[in-house]
Amino acid sequence: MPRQVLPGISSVDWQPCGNFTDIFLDKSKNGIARIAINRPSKRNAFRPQTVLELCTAFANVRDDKNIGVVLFTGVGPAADGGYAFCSGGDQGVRGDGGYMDEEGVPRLNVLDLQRIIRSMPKVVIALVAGYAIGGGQVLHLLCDLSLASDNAIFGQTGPKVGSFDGGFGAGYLTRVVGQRKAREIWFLCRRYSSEEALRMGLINAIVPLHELEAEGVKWAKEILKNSPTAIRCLKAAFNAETDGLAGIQELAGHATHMFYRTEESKEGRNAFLEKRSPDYSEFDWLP
Ligand SMILES: CC(C)(COP(=O)(O)OP(=O)(O)OC[C@H]1O[C@@H](n2cnc3c(N)ncnc32)[C@H](O)[C@@H]1OP(=O)(O)O)[C@@H](O)C(=O)NCCC(=O)NCCSC(=O)c1cc(O)c2ccccc2c1O
Repeated sequence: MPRQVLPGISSVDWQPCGNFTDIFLDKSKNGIARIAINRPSKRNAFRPQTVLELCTAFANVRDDKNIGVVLFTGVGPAADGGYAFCSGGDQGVRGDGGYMDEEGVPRLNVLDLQRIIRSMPKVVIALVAGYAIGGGQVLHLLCDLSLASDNAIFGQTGPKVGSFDGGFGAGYLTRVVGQRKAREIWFLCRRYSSEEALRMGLINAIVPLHELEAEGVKWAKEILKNSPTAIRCLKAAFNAETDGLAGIQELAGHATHMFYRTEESKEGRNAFLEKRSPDYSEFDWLP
């Protein structure tokens, strides 16, 4: 029996991977991975260990050529019946300079995680059941697509709890919902229903809670029918629009990756290794 992450029947034969304490990583044979924060009693708040494990799991999936789509979610319900995608940084381990790890080192390593999700050349779909609050709301925002259950609640608490995310959390949010709404979200720290989130473009669709994972799998299967190279270049192109040189670096990296596979590029490498001048005469200067 595959382990249960969200309520509802899963059509996927998930295989557990890795040895984690704070998260689950499961993979299917048909190109889909599932990564879930497993701290439901804390509304899936992340501590440094959680983020370290999430970075490891996302890097594992990024490097697995059989996986094209990742479903990112939070285990629920908790013992008290509550649901959360993620409630942000664990305030219980927040020290003076960040969130304290087991060695007492203060960290904000969720910023590393944000960049991995954003730059990995695979599609990441957030499945939001319950709260996506604070740093959890930012994580859902950075996923390529977001599906929310009808009980989902979104919001920021930073200015209430003495924090703020002035990187993607403010800048990219503004690109998605616009200046007025982004300022409202951060300045007032209100909570928003899934209907409101859909209206402001924060999510792609609302799904009944018990169908959330199945809908995520359906979207993943549709994506997996399409060209992996086209999708990786499109993701980098969408990022390049907002991420400046770092975004262009991603897109250019994919171009170089594709160029390496051509005879033209191989001629340059071979000529060097054979200690001769390269002969590019058979390659056209196309318009
Ligand atoms: C998420 C809630 C709205 C849920 O409310 P609800 O009433 O359903 O549940 P409880 O409040 O009773 O919570 C149940 C249980 O979980 C514990 N808990 C919930 N959230 C957290 C949390 N974030 N940290 C630690 N513990 C949490 C809660 O204490 C209860 O435990 P008991 O033992 O008492 O039963 C509501 O819980 C809520 O508002 N939570 C806090 C949300 C929050 O403020 N998050 C932090 C925002 S700041 C942040 O996330 C952040 C992180 C970063 O790493 C950054 C990095 C760089 C820049 C900025 C960053 C940043 O802003």
